Amino acid sequence: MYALKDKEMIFVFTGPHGAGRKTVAEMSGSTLGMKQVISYTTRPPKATEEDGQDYHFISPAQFVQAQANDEFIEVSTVNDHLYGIKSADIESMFELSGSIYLILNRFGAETLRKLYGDRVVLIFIYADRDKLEQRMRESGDPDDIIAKYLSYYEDELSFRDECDHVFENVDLAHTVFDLTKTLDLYLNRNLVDLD
Ligand SMILES: Nc1nc2c(ncn2[C@@H]2O[C@H](COP(=O)(O)OP(=O)(O)O)[C@@H](O)[C@H]2O)c(=O)[nH]1
Ligand SMILES: Nc1ncnc2c1ncn2[C@@H]1O[C@H](COP(=O)(O)OP(=O)(O)O)[C@@H](O)[C@H]1O
Repeated sequence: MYALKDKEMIFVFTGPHGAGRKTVAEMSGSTLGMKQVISYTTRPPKATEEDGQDYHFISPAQFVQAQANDEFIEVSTVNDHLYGIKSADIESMFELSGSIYLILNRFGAETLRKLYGDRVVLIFIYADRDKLEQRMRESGDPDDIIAKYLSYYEDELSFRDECDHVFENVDLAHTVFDLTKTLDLYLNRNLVDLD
């Protein structure tokens, strides 16, 4: 396991699928110069996804081999596919930035909290069930996948009270504005007062 240095912080975005975790994390993360740690998965890429950008797409055999080599800090199964984060990637992202972020389901969020305690900031992003369903339909997810994701909705939502910050993502610009302000409080960027 990577040992955190001095002021290094890990931000974990969690919440129900389709809530906009990835969208808001990327917008606030890039504004604040944070780096994302990309997970490995055995899930096949969607048409719009790129290897190394959205996920590292690997075969089940490659995943099992990496697991046997003890490369993952955390592994989770979602819809029969494996997902995991490599400790070496956490280390290499910290070489580029003092703060990193990940987008994980509640099990990954719980594991990182256990491993790194209060150096992990849990950020819960959600929207109501109807909005999620509508967003998933608009992004072209098939009916059976939408039904599966919605079946996890209540379980993911119950994790909200264990998170440090909660954002209902209705209006994207407002969410990103509020989120960026919140993250900035953790980053000690020593800004000069420009007023
Ligand atoms: N615990 C854990 N969860 C992950 C990891 N990588 C991705 N996830 C989450 O697991 C779920 C994967 O579902 P998927 O159908 O691939 O959704 P997508 O990533 O939003 O397209 C999402 O909620 C991800 O945020 C990981 O390495 N560990
Ligand atoms: N506030 C919002 N209003 C409308 N659509 C949104 C909003 N935030 C995100 N979306 C859209 O919802 C879909 C799911 O967002 P995504 O960031 O992939 O969710 P998650 O990572 O939580 O699964 C995407 O098509 C995204 O463009």
